Amino acid sequence: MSSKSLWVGTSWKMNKGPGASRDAATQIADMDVPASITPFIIPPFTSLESVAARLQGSRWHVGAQNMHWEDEGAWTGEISPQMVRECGADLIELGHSERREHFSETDITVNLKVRAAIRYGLRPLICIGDSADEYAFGVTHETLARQTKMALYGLNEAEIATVLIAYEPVWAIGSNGTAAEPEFVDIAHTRLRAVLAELVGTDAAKRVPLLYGGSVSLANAAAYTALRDVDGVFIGRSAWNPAGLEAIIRSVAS
Ligand SMILES: O=C(CO)[C@H](O)COP(=O)(O)O
Repeated sequence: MSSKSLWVGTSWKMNKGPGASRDAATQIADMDVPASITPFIIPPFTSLESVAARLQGSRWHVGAQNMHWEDEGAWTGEISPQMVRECGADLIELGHSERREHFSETDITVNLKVRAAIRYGLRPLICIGDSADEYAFGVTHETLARQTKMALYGLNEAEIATVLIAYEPVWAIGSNGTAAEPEFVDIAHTRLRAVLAELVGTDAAKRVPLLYGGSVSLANAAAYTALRDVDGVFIGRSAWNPAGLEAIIRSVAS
C-alpha cells in the first residue's frame, strides 16, 4: 500500500485488434479507479481513436506507442504527432527498448520525438533502461543518466515538468526477463532523481514522475510503489487483461 499519488498503466504493445481493444476499453471505462491513481492505457495505433473516444471525459490518459518527430511529409508508414493528437491521445510513449533494439531508435531520435511531442501538447512517457551487459558491468547509472539527459536535451524547466520517465531495465522486460529487486530500483531511481536535479533543480526534479517497468505483477507492484522515488508502474503482460490491471491498481492504491 502507498499513500502517494501514482501513475499506473499499461501498453498493449502489438496485441489486441480493434474488436478486442473495444471490449477491453469498455471494461476499463467501468473500472472504479481510486483517486490516488492516475491511470493510463496505450493501445496499438489501430485502436487509438476508438479507445480514446470510449474513455473521453474519464480520468484515463490514452497514449500511442510511438510517433515520428516531423509534422507531416514523405515518411511512409509513420504517424505524426498531429495524427496522434487527432486520435484523441494526450500521452506518447517514446524510446521503449523494443523500439531502440528492433527499430534503430537512438537517444537522438528519442530527443527529436520528445521535443515534437511537447510542441503538440502530448505528454511524453520516456522509456529508459540498461541492457543486461550494462547491468552486469555495473554501468546502469551511466546509461540511465545519458539516456535521460539526451532525451531532455534542449527542453526548459516548464517542458521537463510535462514528462514522465519510466525506468525499464531491458533485462527485466518480457517473459524472459527477471523483475528488478526493489533495492536496486530504489538506488536507480534515487540517482535518476539526482540527474534530473542537475537539469532543473531539486524541487522541479521531485515533480517529474518516475515509473518502474519490467515484469511488474500483482505480486511485486506494491513493493516498487512503496519506494520513495517510484511514482508509479508501467506494466506489460500482467495488465493486458483489464482485470489484471484493476487488481494491480487496487494493490498499490492508498
Ligand atoms: O513497456 C513495458 C510495459 O508496457 C514493459 O516492456 C514491461 O513489460 P512486461 O515485462 O511484460 O511487464
